[in-house]
Amino acid sequence: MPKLELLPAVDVRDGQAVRLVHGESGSETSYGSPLEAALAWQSAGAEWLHLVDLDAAFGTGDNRTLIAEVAGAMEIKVELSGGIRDDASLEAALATGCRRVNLGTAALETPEWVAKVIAEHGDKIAVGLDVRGTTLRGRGWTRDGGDLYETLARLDSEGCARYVVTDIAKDGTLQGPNLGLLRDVCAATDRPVVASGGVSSLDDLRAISLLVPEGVEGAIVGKALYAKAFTLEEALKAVAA
Ligand SMILES: O=C(O)c1ccccc1NCC(=O)[C@H](O)[C@H](O)COP(=O)(O)O
Repeated sequence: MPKLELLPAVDVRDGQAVRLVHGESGSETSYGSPLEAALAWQSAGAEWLHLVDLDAAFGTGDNRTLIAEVAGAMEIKVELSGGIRDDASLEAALATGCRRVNLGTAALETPEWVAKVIAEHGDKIAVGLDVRGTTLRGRGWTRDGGDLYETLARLDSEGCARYVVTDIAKDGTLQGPNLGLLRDVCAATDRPVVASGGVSSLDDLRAISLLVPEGVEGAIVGKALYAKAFTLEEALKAVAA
């Protein structure tokens, strides 16, 4: 059985690595330099980095230069998220050398453009399905954007390669992942799913690992690493077992 991939997160707001609660603007705790955080996860053995431009996601500016600097300094694979909604922002994101980008709002608001870029870029495009219940949220998770399963069916039919699934109610709370949601999404698609939000312990990671046969490919870990609930080395060991 393939092992669960781990993607430590570096979310950037106003030039700083931060953690949010429920993805809400204004709930930030700052953790200093995004580059230092990313290099620390790389040195600890990460194979992936989940890098988010929160200002671009919220529409409060962007950290494009810094994001490009961080992505450029990585020898590991980078998944880039936040505010990628048109040709210019997609081009800038791909130019960082990232392995893939994560589209959110665009999948809800400009589906034709998303279908076009999926056709052009294949598995360099993932779609973030960020939900409250089964309602998708866009614009930095501030606006409703339709039904999860209808959107998933549409994206599947357009050839979307992979989904990053976040239960917003769990995100940044250290309350554990929504395993039921992950199971339901895996049952509704044959594409790989990356789990995001709420991981609090090594047992949470072991529980997500048990969903690999159902289609979960990876897990993003943010707050738990910054809060030192466990180290990345411990996490990598837990999912390797
Ligand atoms: O990814 C986005 O585009 C985004 C937009 C608005 C608010 C938050 C956003 N992402 C947050 C993340 O991807 C978190 O890093 C991730 O869910 C980790 O959560 P946790 O382990 O609970 O800290």
